[in-house]
Amino acid sequence: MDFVWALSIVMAVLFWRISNSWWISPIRKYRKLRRNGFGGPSPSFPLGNTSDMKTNTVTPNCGSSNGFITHDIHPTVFPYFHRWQKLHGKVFVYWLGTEPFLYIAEPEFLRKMSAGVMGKSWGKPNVLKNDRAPMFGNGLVMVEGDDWVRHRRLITPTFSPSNLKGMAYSMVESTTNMLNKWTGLVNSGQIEIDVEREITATAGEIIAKTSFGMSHQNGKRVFQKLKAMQLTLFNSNRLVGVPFSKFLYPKQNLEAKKLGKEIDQLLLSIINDRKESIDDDECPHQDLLGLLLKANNNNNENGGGLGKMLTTRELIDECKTFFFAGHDTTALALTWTLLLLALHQDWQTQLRDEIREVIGDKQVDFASIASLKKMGWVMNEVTRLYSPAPNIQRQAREDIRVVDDEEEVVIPKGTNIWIDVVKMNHDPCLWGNDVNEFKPERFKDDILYGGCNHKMGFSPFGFGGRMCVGRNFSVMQYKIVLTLILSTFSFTLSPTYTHSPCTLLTLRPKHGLPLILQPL
Ligand code: HEM
Repeated sequence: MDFVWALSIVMAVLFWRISNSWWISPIRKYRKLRRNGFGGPSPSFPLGNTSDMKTNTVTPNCGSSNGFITHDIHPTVFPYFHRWQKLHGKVFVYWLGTEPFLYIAEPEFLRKMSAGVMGKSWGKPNVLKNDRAPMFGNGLVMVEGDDWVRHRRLITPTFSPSNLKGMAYSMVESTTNMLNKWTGLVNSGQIEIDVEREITATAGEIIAKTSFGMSHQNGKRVFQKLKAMQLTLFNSNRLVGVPFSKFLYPKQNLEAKKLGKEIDQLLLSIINDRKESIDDDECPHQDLLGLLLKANNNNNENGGGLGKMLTTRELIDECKTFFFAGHDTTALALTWTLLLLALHQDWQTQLRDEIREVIGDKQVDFASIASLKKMGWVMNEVTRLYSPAPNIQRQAREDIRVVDDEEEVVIPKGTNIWIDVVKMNHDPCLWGNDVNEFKPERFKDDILYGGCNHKMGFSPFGFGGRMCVGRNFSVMQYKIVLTLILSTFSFTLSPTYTHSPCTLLTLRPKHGLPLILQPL
Protein backbone atom coordinates (compact mmCIF):
# COMPACT_ATOMS: atom_id res chain seq x y z
CA MET A 1 0.00 0.00 0.00
CA ASP A 2 2.84 2.34 1.01
CA PHE A 3 4.48 1.62 -2.32
CA VAL A 4 1.31 2.53 -4.24
CA TRP A 5 1.09 5.81 -2.31
CA ALA A 6 4.71 6.65 -2.95
CA LEU A 7 4.32 5.84 -6.65
CA SER A 8 1.18 7.99 -6.91
CA ILE A 9 2.95 10.94 -5.28
CA VAL A 10 5.97 10.57 -7.58
CA MET A 11 3.67 10.38 -10.62
CA ALA A 12 1.69 13.42 -9.48
CA VAL A 13 4.86 15.48 -8.94
CA LEU A 14 6.21 14.36 -12.30
CA PHE A 15 2.95 15.23 -14.02
CA TRP A 16 2.90 18.67 -12.37
CA ARG A 17 6.50 19.41 -13.35
CA ILE A 18 6.00 18.32 -16.95
CA SER A 19 2.75 20.21 -17.44
CA ASN A 20 4.21 23.27 -15.73
CA SER A 21 7.33 23.43 -17.88
CA TRP A 22 5.70 22.46 -21.20
CA TRP A 23 2.25 23.92 -20.84
CA ILE A 24 1.39 26.19 -17.89
CA SER A 25 4.54 28.31 -17.72
CA PRO A 26 4.89 28.88 -21.52
CA ILE A 27 1.18 29.77 -21.76
CA ARG A 28 1.59 32.28 -18.92
CA LYS A 29 4.55 33.90 -20.73
CA TYR A 30 2.60 33.89 -23.98
CA ARG A 31 -0.47 35.54 -22.42
CA LYS A 32 1.72 38.26 -20.93
CA LEU A 33 3.28 38.91 -24.34
CA ARG A 34 -0.14 39.03 -26.02
CA ARG A 35 -1.41 41.44 -23.33
CA ASN A 36 1.50 43.67 -24.28
CA GLY A 37 0.23 43.82 -27.82
CA PHE A 38 2.56 41.36 -29.57
CA GLY A 39 0.78 39.36 -32.28
CA GLY A 40 1.99 36.27 -34.15
CA PRO A 41 0.98 32.97 -35.77
CA SER A 42 -1.26 30.65 -33.72
CA PRO A 43 0.65 27.78 -32.11
CA SER A 44 -0.50 24.20 -31.59
CA PHE A 45 0.58 21.87 -28.79
CA PRO A 46 3.24 20.39 -28.64
CA LEU A 47 4.88 21.52 -31.91
CA GLY A 48 4.18 25.25 -31.59
CA ASN A 49 4.80 26.65 -35.08
CA THR A 50 7.55 24.14 -35.85
CA SER A 51 5.50 22.24 -38.44
CA ASP A 52 4.91 25.49 -40.41
CA MET A 53 8.64 26.09 -40.27
CA LYS A 54 9.36 22.67 -41.75
CA THR A 55 6.73 22.48 -44.45
CA ASN A 56 6.26 26.05 -45.61
CA THR A 57 9.50 26.30 -47.51
CA VAL A 58 9.19 28.05 -50.86
CA THR A 59 11.00 26.80 -53.92
CA PRO A 60 14.43 28.40 -53.94
CA ASN A 61 14.19 31.39 -56.22
CA CYS A 62 17.75 32.46 -55.90
CA GLY A 63 18.72 31.57 -59.45
CA SER A 64 21.12 28.94 -60.63
CA SER A 65 23.95 28.02 -62.89
CA ASN A 66 23.32 29.97 -66.06
CA GLY A 67 20.70 32.31 -64.79
CA PHE A 68 20.40 35.35 -62.67
CA ILE A 69 21.52 35.10 -59.07
CA THR A 70 19.58 37.21 -56.60
CA HIS A 71 20.93 38.27 -53.24
CA ASP A 72 17.40 38.82 -51.97
CA ILE A 73 17.69 35.71 -49.82
CA HIS A 74 15.33 36.27 -46.89
CA PRO A 75 12.25 34.71 -48.57
CA THR A 76 14.29 31.58 -49.35
CA VAL A 77 16.28 31.21 -46.17
CA PHE A 78 13.47 32.08 -43.74
CA PRO A 79 10.22 31.69 -45.73
CA TYR A 80 8.14 31.38 -42.55
CA PHE A 81 9.54 34.58 -40.97
CA HIS A 82 9.10 36.33 -44.30
CA ARG A 83 5.45 35.36 -44.38
CA TRP A 84 4.67 36.00 -40.70
CA GLN A 85 6.45 39.31 -40.83
CA LYS A 86 4.13 40.49 -43.59
CA LEU A 87 1.12 39.55 -41.43
CA HIS A 88 2.35 40.56 -37.98
CA GLY A 89 5.02 43.24 -38.49
CA LYS A 90 8.70 43.27 -37.54
CA VAL A 91 8.16 42.27 -33.89
CA PHE A 92 5.93 39.27 -33.10
CA VAL A 93 5.72 36.02 -31.11
CA TYR A 94 6.19 32.53 -32.57
CA TRP A 95 6.71 29.15 -30.92
CA LEU A 96 9.51 26.60 -31.15
CA GLY A 97 7.73 23.58 -29.69
CA THR A 98 6.49 24.64 -26.26
CA GLU A 99 8.80 27.69 -26.12
CA PRO A 100 7.52 31.13 -27.17
CA PHE A 101 10.08 33.37 -28.91
CA LEU A 102 9.87 37.13 -29.48
CA TYR A 103 10.96 37.71 -33.09
CA ILE A 104 12.64 41.07 -33.77
CA ALA A 105 13.65 42.58 -37.11
CA GLU A 106 13.18 46.20 -36.08
CA PRO A 107 16.44 47.94 -35.08
CA GLU A 108 14.77 50.79 -33.17
CA PHE A 109 12.85 48.28 -31.02
CA LEU A 110 16.10 46.36 -30.53
CA ARG A 111 17.89 49.55 -29.42
CA LYS A 112 15.20 50.45 -26.91
CA MET A 113 15.00 46.90 -25.61
CA SER A 114 18.75 46.44 -25.15
CA ALA A 115 19.59 49.97 -23.95
CA GLY A 116 19.23 49.16 -20.26
CA VAL A 117 20.44 45.55 -20.26
CA MET A 118 24.12 44.93 -19.54
CA GLY A 119 26.03 42.05 -21.14
CA LYS A 120 26.03 40.08 -17.89
CA SER A 121 22.26 40.44 -17.47
CA TRP A 122 21.41 38.77 -20.77
CA GLY A 123 20.60 35.11 -20.80
CA LYS A 124 20.80 32.62 -23.65
CA PRO A 125 17.61 30.59 -24.31
CA ASN A 126 17.68 27.52 -22.03
CA VAL A 127 16.15 25.42 -24.79
CA LEU A 128 19.09 26.22 -27.11
CA LYS A 129 21.63 25.79 -24.31
CA ASN A 130 20.39 22.23 -23.79
CA ASP A 131 20.30 21.51 -27.48
CA ARG A 132 23.85 22.77 -28.07
CA ALA A 133 25.39 21.63 -24.79
CA PRO A 134 27.75 19.11 -26.43
CA MET A 135 29.21 21.92 -28.57
CA PHE A 136 29.46 24.87 -26.21
CA GLY A 137 28.92 23.52 -22.66
CA ASN A 138 29.45 26.45 -20.31
CA GLY A 139 31.79 28.27 -22.66
CA LEU A 140 31.57 32.00 -23.36
CA VAL A 141 28.75 31.74 -25.92
CA MET A 142 26.35 30.25 -23.36
CA VAL A 143 27.59 31.28 -19.91
CA GLU A 144 25.68 34.04 -18.07
CA GLY A 145 25.81 36.51 -15.14
CA ASP A 146 28.97 36.92 -13.04
CA ASP A 147 30.42 33.80 -14.65
CA TRP A 148 30.12 35.48 -18.06
CA VAL A 149 31.99 38.55 -16.70
CA ARG A 150 34.76 36.32 -15.38
CA HIS A 151 35.11 34.33 -18.65
CA ARG A 152 34.90 37.42 -20.86
CA ARG A 153 37.49 39.34 -18.76
CA LEU A 154 39.97 36.49 -19.04
CA ILE A 155 39.34 35.68 -22.69
CA THR A 156 39.30 39.21 -24.18
CA PRO A 157 43.06 39.83 -23.68
CA THR A 158 43.92 36.57 -25.46
CA PHE A 159 42.68 38.26 -28.67
CA SER A 160 44.93 41.32 -28.18
CA PRO A 161 46.90 42.55 -31.24
CA SER A 162 50.18 41.19 -29.86
CA ASN A 163 48.68 37.73 -29.37
CA LEU A 164 46.99 37.80 -32.77
CA LYS A 165 50.33 38.60 -34.38
CA GLY A 166 51.66 35.27 -33.12
CA MET A 167 48.68 33.38 -34.63
CA ALA A 168 49.04 34.85 -38.12
CA TYR A 169 51.79 32.35 -38.92
CA SER A 170 49.45 29.35 -38.46
CA MET A 171 46.92 31.00 -40.75
CA VAL A 172 49.48 31.59 -43.51
CA GLU A 173 50.84 28.05 -43.13
CA SER A 174 47.47 26.27 -43.40
CA THR A 175 46.30 28.47 -46.28
CA THR A 176 49.54 27.91 -48.18
CA ASN A 177 49.09 24.15 -47.81
CA MET A 178 45.53 24.45 -49.15
CA LEU A 179 46.68 26.54 -52.12
CA ASN A 180 49.52 24.13 -52.91
CA LYS A 181 46.92 21.38 -53.04
CA TRP A 182 44.73 23.46 -55.38
CA THR A 183 47.73 24.17 -57.61
CA GLY A 184 48.42 20.42 -57.80
CA LEU A 185 44.81 19.69 -58.74
CA VAL A 186 44.69 22.43 -61.38
CA ASN A 187 48.01 21.30 -62.88
CA SER A 188 46.65 17.78 -63.15
CA GLY A 189 43.66 19.08 -65.10
CA GLN A 190 41.05 19.43 -62.33
CA ILE A 191 40.24 23.12 -62.63
CA GLU A 192 36.90 22.96 -60.81
CA ILE A 193 37.12 22.87 -57.03
CA ASP A 194 34.43 23.03 -54.32
CA VAL A 195 36.06 25.84 -52.40
CA GLU A 196 33.49 25.81 -49.60
CA ARG A 197 34.56 22.35 -48.46
CA GLU A 198 38.24 23.23 -48.78
CA ILE A 199 38.02 26.52 -46.92
CA THR A 200 35.91 25.05 -44.13
CA ALA A 201 38.48 22.28 -43.62
CA THR A 202 41.34 24.78 -43.58
CA ALA A 203 39.49 27.13 -41.20
CA GLY A 204 38.88 24.14 -38.89
CA GLU A 205 42.59 23.35 -38.93
CA ILE A 206 43.48 27.00 -38.23
CA ILE A 207 41.09 27.27 -35.28
CA ALA A 208 42.30 23.95 -33.85
CA LYS A 209 45.95 25.07 -34.12
CA THR A 210 45.28 28.49 -32.65
CA SER A 211 42.88 27.27 -29.93
CA PHE A 212 44.52 24.23 -28.41
CA GLY A 213 47.44 23.35 -30.69
CA MET A 214 47.84 20.49 -33.11
CA SER A 215 51.45 19.58 -32.41
CA HIS A 216 50.36 17.49 -29.44
CA GLN A 217 49.21 14.19 -30.96
CA ASN A 218 45.88 14.53 -29.14
CA GLY A 219 45.24 17.89 -30.81
CA LYS A 220 44.61 16.19 -34.16
CA ARG A 221 42.33 13.63 -32.56
CA VAL A 222 40.30 16.35 -30.83
CA PHE A 223 39.97 18.15 -34.15
CA GLN A 224 38.68 15.01 -35.92
CA LYS A 225 36.23 14.21 -33.14
CA LEU A 226 34.91 17.78 -32.97
CA LYS A 227 34.18 17.62 -36.69
CA ALA A 228 32.47 14.24 -36.28
CA MET A 229 30.35 15.65 -33.45
CA GLN A 230 29.23 18.58 -35.55
CA LEU A 231 28.14 16.22 -38.33
CA THR A 232 26.35 13.90 -35.91
CA LEU A 233 24.42 16.71 -34.25
CA PHE A 234 23.32 18.43 -37.42
CA ASN A 235 22.55 15.41 -39.52
CA SER A 236 19.50 14.76 -37.38
CA ASN A 237 16.56 16.97 -38.26
CA ARG A 238 16.05 18.05 -34.66
CA LEU A 239 12.81 19.57 -33.40
CA VAL A 240 14.19 22.08 -30.91
CA GLY A 241 11.77 22.88 -28.09
CA VAL A 242 9.42 19.94 -28.78
CA PRO A 243 8.99 17.68 -25.70
CA PHE A 244 10.81 14.33 -25.94
CA SER A 245 12.16 15.20 -29.41
CA LYS A 246 15.60 14.07 -28.25
CA PHE A 247 14.24 10.54 -28.15
CA LEU A 248 13.46 10.70 -31.87
CA TYR A 249 17.18 10.50 -32.62
CA PRO A 250 18.56 8.27 -29.87
CA LYS A 251 21.44 6.99 -32.01
CA GLN A 252 22.73 10.46 -32.90
CA ASN A 253 22.33 11.71 -29.34
CA LEU A 254 24.20 8.77 -27.89
CA GLU A 255 26.93 9.16 -30.51
CA ALA A 256 27.26 12.91 -29.74
CA LYS A 257 27.43 12.14 -26.01
CA LYS A 258 30.11 9.52 -26.58
CA LEU A 259 32.15 11.86 -28.79
CA GLY A 260 31.69 14.64 -26.21
CA LYS A 261 33.19 12.43 -23.48
CA GLU A 262 36.11 11.41 -25.68
CA ILE A 263 36.82 15.04 -26.62
CA ASP A 264 36.74 16.08 -22.97
CA GLN A 265 39.23 13.33 -22.07
CA LEU A 266 41.61 14.29 -24.86
CA LEU A 267 41.43 18.01 -24.04
CA LEU A 268 41.99 17.16 -20.38
CA SER A 269 45.19 15.32 -21.25
CA ILE A 270 46.38 18.30 -23.35
CA ILE A 271 45.59 20.71 -20.49
CA ASN A 272 47.38 18.56 -17.93
CA ASP A 273 50.48 18.33 -20.15
CA ARG A 274 50.40 22.07 -20.67
CA LYS A 275 50.10 22.76 -16.95
CA GLU A 276 53.33 20.87 -16.41
CA SER A 277 55.23 22.94 -18.98
CA ILE A 278 53.62 26.29 -18.15
CA ASP A 279 56.78 27.76 -16.62
CA ASP A 280 58.95 26.57 -19.46
CA ASP A 281 59.62 29.78 -21.39
CA GLU A 282 61.42 27.74 -24.03
CA CYS A 283 58.10 26.43 -25.23
CA PRO A 284 55.55 29.23 -24.90
CA HIS A 285 52.22 28.15 -26.38
CA GLN A 286 50.93 31.03 -28.48
CA ASP A 287 47.47 29.50 -28.75
CA LEU A 288 44.33 30.52 -26.90
CA LEU A 289 44.50 27.64 -24.42
CA GLY A 290 48.17 28.42 -23.63
CA LEU A 291 47.35 32.10 -23.12
CA LEU A 292 44.43 31.29 -20.82
CA LEU A 293 46.56 28.90 -18.76
CA LYS A 294 49.24 31.57 -18.47
CA ALA A 295 46.64 34.11 -17.33
CA ASN A 296 45.38 31.63 -14.72
CA ASN A 297 48.91 30.95 -13.56
CA ASN A 298 49.93 34.63 -13.34
CA ASN A 299 46.84 35.39 -11.33
CA ASN A 300 47.63 32.64 -8.84
CA GLU A 301 51.17 33.92 -8.47
CA ASN A 302 49.86 37.44 -7.88
CA GLY A 303 47.59 36.29 -5.08
CA GLY A 304 44.41 35.84 -7.13
CA GLY A 305 43.76 39.59 -7.61
CA LEU A 306 41.68 38.95 -10.74
CA GLY A 307 39.23 36.75 -8.85
CA LYS A 308 38.29 33.15 -9.56
CA MET A 309 40.11 31.73 -12.56
CA LEU A 310 38.83 29.26 -15.15
CA THR A 311 38.55 25.70 -13.90
CA THR A 312 39.78 22.80 -16.02
CA ARG A 313 36.17 21.98 -16.93
CA GLU A 314 35.66 25.58 -18.09
CA LEU A 315 38.89 25.53 -20.11
CA ILE A 316 37.67 22.41 -21.90
CA ASP A 317 34.37 24.13 -22.73
CA GLU A 318 36.20 27.21 -24.02
CA CYS A 319 38.34 25.11 -26.38
CA LYS A 320 35.17 23.57 -27.83
CA THR A 321 33.48 26.99 -27.97
CA PHE A 322 36.34 28.56 -29.95
CA PHE A 323 36.20 25.67 -32.39
CA PHE A 324 32.44 25.79 -32.99
CA ALA A 325 31.98 29.58 -32.82
CA GLY A 326 35.11 30.36 -34.77
CA HIS A 327 35.68 28.22 -37.82
CA ASP A 328 32.43 27.83 -39.77
CA THR A 329 31.63 31.53 -39.42
CA THR A 330 34.94 32.76 -40.82
CA ALA A 331 35.00 30.03 -43.49
CA LEU A 332 31.54 31.08 -44.66
CA ALA A 333 32.44 34.78 -44.78
CA LEU A 334 35.29 33.73 -47.10
CA THR A 335 33.15 31.36 -49.15
CA TRP A 336 30.42 33.94 -49.81
CA THR A 337 33.16 36.44 -50.67
CA LEU A 338 34.53 34.11 -53.33
CA LEU A 339 31.03 33.73 -54.80
CA LEU A 340 30.55 37.51 -54.97
CA LEU A 341 34.03 38.10 -56.37
CA ALA A 342 33.45 35.42 -59.00
CA LEU A 343 30.29 37.33 -59.99
CA HIS A 344 32.05 40.72 -59.84
CA GLN A 345 35.35 40.36 -61.65
CA ASP A 346 35.90 44.13 -61.35
CA TRP A 347 36.14 43.74 -57.56
CA GLN A 348 38.52 40.83 -57.94
CA THR A 349 40.79 43.14 -59.93
CA GLN A 350 40.39 46.04 -57.48
CA LEU A 351 41.36 43.84 -54.53
CA ARG A 352 44.33 42.36 -56.41
CA ASP A 353 45.53 45.88 -57.20
CA GLU A 354 45.17 46.87 -53.56
CA ILE A 355 47.14 43.81 -52.43
CA ARG A 356 49.90 44.71 -54.91
CA GLU A 357 50.01 48.32 -53.67
CA VAL A 358 49.76 47.65 -49.94
CA ILE A 359 51.67 44.39 -49.55
CA GLY A 360 53.77 44.09 -52.69
CA ASP A 361 56.68 41.74 -51.93
CA LYS A 362 56.25 41.98 -48.18
CA GLN A 363 55.22 38.98 -46.13
CA VAL A 364 51.52 38.45 -45.55
CA ASP A 365 51.20 38.96 -41.80
CA PHE A 366 49.32 40.83 -39.08
CA ALA A 367 50.98 44.18 -39.89
CA SER A 368 50.89 44.05 -43.69
CA ILE A 369 47.20 43.17 -44.01
CA ALA A 370 46.03 45.93 -41.65
CA SER A 371 45.92 48.59 -44.41
CA LEU A 372 43.79 46.56 -46.86
CA LYS A 373 40.91 49.05 -46.75
CA LYS A 374 38.90 47.92 -49.75
CA MET A 375 39.09 44.36 -48.51
CA GLY A 376 37.49 45.61 -45.28
CA TRP A 377 34.60 47.12 -47.25
CA VAL A 378 34.18 43.85 -49.15
CA MET A 379 34.08 41.86 -45.90
CA ASN A 380 31.40 44.17 -44.50
CA GLU A 381 29.33 43.99 -47.68
CA VAL A 382 29.57 40.20 -47.83
CA THR A 383 28.58 39.79 -44.17
CA ARG A 384 25.65 42.13 -44.87
CA LEU A 385 24.31 40.18 -47.85
CA TYR A 386 25.25 36.72 -46.51
CA SER A 387 25.63 37.06 -42.74
CA PRO A 388 27.40 33.86 -41.54
CA ALA A 389 25.55 34.23 -38.22
CA PRO A 390 21.99 34.71 -39.54
CA ASN A 391 20.39 35.34 -36.16
CA ILE A 392 21.20 36.28 -32.58
CA GLN A 393 19.42 34.78 -29.60
CA ARG A 394 18.87 36.06 -26.09
CA GLN A 395 16.65 35.33 -23.10
CA ALA A 396 15.35 38.00 -20.72
CA ARG A 397 16.45 37.25 -17.16
CA GLU A 398 14.35 40.15 -15.77
CA ASP A 399 11.25 41.97 -17.02
CA ILE A 400 12.37 44.47 -19.69
CA ARG A 401 10.36 47.66 -20.14
CA VAL A 402 10.36 49.17 -23.62
CA VAL A 403 8.67 52.47 -24.45
CA ASP A 404 7.52 52.05 -28.04
CA ASP A 405 5.39 54.71 -29.78
CA GLU A 406 4.78 56.34 -26.40
CA GLU A 407 3.37 53.10 -24.99
CA GLU A 408 5.20 50.99 -22.48
CA VAL A 409 5.44 47.32 -23.33
CA VAL A 410 6.91 44.70 -21.02
CA ILE A 411 8.99 41.77 -22.21
CA PRO A 412 8.48 39.37 -19.31
CA LYS A 413 11.36 37.66 -17.55
CA GLY A 414 12.10 34.35 -19.25
CA THR A 415 11.09 35.50 -22.77
CA ASN A 416 13.23 34.00 -25.51
CA ILE A 417 14.34 36.51 -28.12
CA TRP A 418 15.23 35.80 -31.77
CA ILE A 419 16.86 38.63 -33.73
CA ASP A 420 16.61 38.19 -37.50
CA VAL A 421 19.92 39.58 -38.81
CA VAL A 422 19.25 38.48 -42.41
CA LYS A 423 16.00 40.44 -42.52
CA MET A 424 17.58 43.64 -41.17
CA ASN A 425 20.49 43.34 -43.61
CA HIS A 426 18.03 43.10 -46.54
CA ASP A 427 15.53 45.72 -45.44
CA PRO A 428 15.16 48.50 -48.06
CA CYS A 429 13.78 50.83 -45.36
CA LEU A 430 17.23 50.67 -43.73
CA TRP A 431 19.53 50.44 -46.77
CA GLY A 432 17.66 51.96 -49.71
CA ASN A 433 16.46 50.44 -52.96
CA ASP A 434 19.88 48.98 -53.84
CA VAL A 435 19.73 46.82 -50.69
CA ASN A 436 20.14 43.56 -52.63
CA GLU A 437 23.07 44.71 -54.75
CA PHE A 438 26.72 43.96 -54.01
CA LYS A 439 28.21 47.43 -53.50
CA PRO A 440 31.23 47.39 -51.17
CA GLU A 441 31.70 51.10 -51.81
CA ARG A 442 28.73 51.82 -49.55
CA PHE A 443 31.24 51.31 -46.70
CA LYS A 444 33.76 53.79 -48.15
CA ASP A 445 32.58 56.84 -46.21
CA ASP A 446 30.88 54.91 -43.41
CA ILE A 447 33.10 51.94 -42.62
CA LEU A 448 31.02 50.81 -39.62
CA TYR A 449 27.44 51.05 -40.90
CA GLY A 450 27.67 51.31 -44.69
CA GLY A 451 25.07 54.07 -44.83
CA CYS A 452 22.46 52.00 -42.97
CA ASN A 453 20.03 54.48 -41.48
CA HIS A 454 20.02 52.80 -38.06
CA LYS A 455 23.07 51.86 -36.00
CA MET A 456 21.49 48.61 -34.78
CA GLY A 457 20.61 47.68 -38.38
CA PHE A 458 24.05 46.25 -39.17
CA SER A 459 25.47 43.89 -36.55
CA PRO A 460 27.08 40.86 -38.21
CA PHE A 461 29.14 40.31 -35.03
CA GLY A 462 26.32 40.99 -32.57
CA PHE A 463 25.84 43.96 -30.29
CA GLY A 464 26.49 45.35 -26.82
CA GLY A 465 28.65 43.65 -24.23
CA ARG A 466 28.11 40.23 -25.80
CA MET A 467 29.50 41.22 -29.17
CA CYS A 468 31.71 38.57 -30.79
CA VAL A 469 34.98 38.22 -28.87
CA GLY A 470 36.73 36.68 -31.90
CA ARG A 471 35.96 39.52 -34.30
CA ASN A 472 39.57 40.74 -34.73
CA PHE A 473 40.80 37.17 -35.06
CA SER A 474 38.26 36.55 -37.76
CA VAL A 475 39.03 39.79 -39.68
CA MET A 476 42.73 38.92 -39.62
CA GLN A 477 42.08 35.38 -40.86
CA TYR A 478 39.73 36.65 -43.56
CA LYS A 479 42.29 39.09 -44.90
CA ILE A 480 45.18 36.63 -44.78
CA VAL A 481 43.31 33.82 -46.53
CA LEU A 482 41.73 36.10 -49.15
CA THR A 483 45.04 37.85 -49.89
CA LEU A 484 46.77 34.53 -50.49
CA ILE A 485 43.95 33.17 -52.68
CA LEU A 486 43.73 36.34 -54.79
CA SER A 487 47.50 36.38 -55.24
CA THR A 488 47.54 32.80 -56.55
CA PHE A 489 44.36 32.37 -58.64
CA SER A 490 41.71 34.21 -60.55
CA PHE A 491 38.35 32.47 -60.58
CA THR A 492 34.91 32.29 -62.14
CA LEU A 493 31.71 30.54 -61.08
CA SER A 494 31.28 26.97 -62.30
CA PRO A 495 28.17 26.35 -64.45
CA THR A 496 27.35 23.52 -62.01
CA TYR A 497 26.79 25.97 -59.13
CA THR A 498 23.25 26.14 -57.72
CA HIS A 499 22.50 29.17 -55.61
CA SER A 500 20.68 27.86 -52.56
CA PRO A 501 21.65 29.56 -49.30
CA CYS A 502 20.34 27.67 -46.26
CA THR A 503 20.79 27.77 -42.51
CA LEU A 504 22.25 25.12 -40.27
CA LEU A 505 23.20 27.35 -37.31
CA THR A 506 25.23 29.32 -39.86
CA LEU A 507 24.25 30.56 -43.34
CA ARG A 508 25.81 28.28 -45.95
CA PRO A 509 25.54 27.40 -49.64
CA LYS A 510 23.51 24.18 -49.63
CA HIS A 511 25.37 22.66 -52.58
CA GLY A 512 28.84 24.03 -51.89
CA LEU A 513 30.67 26.52 -54.09
CA PRO A 514 32.33 25.04 -57.19
CA LEU A 515 34.68 27.54 -58.82
CA ILE A 516 36.81 27.34 -61.95
CA LEU A 517 40.37 28.29 -61.01
CA GLN A 518 42.97 29.90 -63.21
CA PRO A 519 46.55 30.18 -61.85
CA LEU A 520 47.99 33.71 -62.07
C1 HEM B 1 32.92 35.98 -39.63
C2 HEM B 1 33.15 35.39 -38.48
C3 HEM B 1 32.28 35.52 -37.26
C4 HEM B 1 31.00 35.97 -37.14
C5 HEM B 1 30.07 36.48 -38.25
C6 HEM B 1 30.65 35.89 -35.74
C7 HEM B 1 29.43 36.29 -35.21
C8 HEM B 1 29.12 36.27 -33.88
C9 HEM B 1 27.86 36.70 -33.33
C10 HEM B 1 26.69 37.26 -34.13
C11 HEM B 1 27.91 36.53 -31.99
C12 HEM B 1 26.77 36.77 -31.00
C13 HEM B 1 26.90 38.11 -30.43
C14 HEM B 1 25.71 38.52 -29.59
O1 HEM B 1 25.05 37.67 -28.97
O2 HEM B 1 25.43 39.71 -29.59
C15 HEM B 1 29.21 35.97 -31.68
C16 HEM B 1 29.64 35.67 -30.41
C17 HEM B 1 30.81 34.99 -30.15
N1 HEM B 1 31.79 34.65 -31.06
FE1 HEM B 1 31.80 35.11 -33.02
N2 HEM B 1 31.71 35.38 -35.04
C18 HEM B 1 32.73 35.14 -35.93
C19 HEM B 1 33.97 34.63 -35.63
C20 HEM B 1 34.37 34.19 -34.39
C21 HEM B 1 35.66 33.62 -34.07
C22 HEM B 1 36.80 33.45 -35.07
C23 HEM B 1 35.63 33.26 -32.75
C24 HEM B 1 36.69 32.61 -31.89
C25 HEM B 1 37.90 32.31 -32.24
C26 HEM B 1 34.34 33.63 -32.23
C27 HEM B 1 33.92 33.43 -30.93
C28 HEM B 1 32.76 33.95 -30.40
C29 HEM B 1 32.41 33.84 -28.99
C30 HEM B 1 33.22 33.10 -27.92
C31 HEM B 1 31.19 34.51 -28.84
C32 HEM B 1 30.41 34.70 -27.53
C33 HEM B 1 30.73 36.09 -26.96
C34 HEM B 1 29.98 36.42 -25.71
O3 HEM B 1 28.83 36.01 -25.57
O4 HEM B 1 30.57 37.10 -24.85
N3 HEM B 1 33.60 34.18 -33.25
N4 HEM B 1 29.93 35.83 -32.85
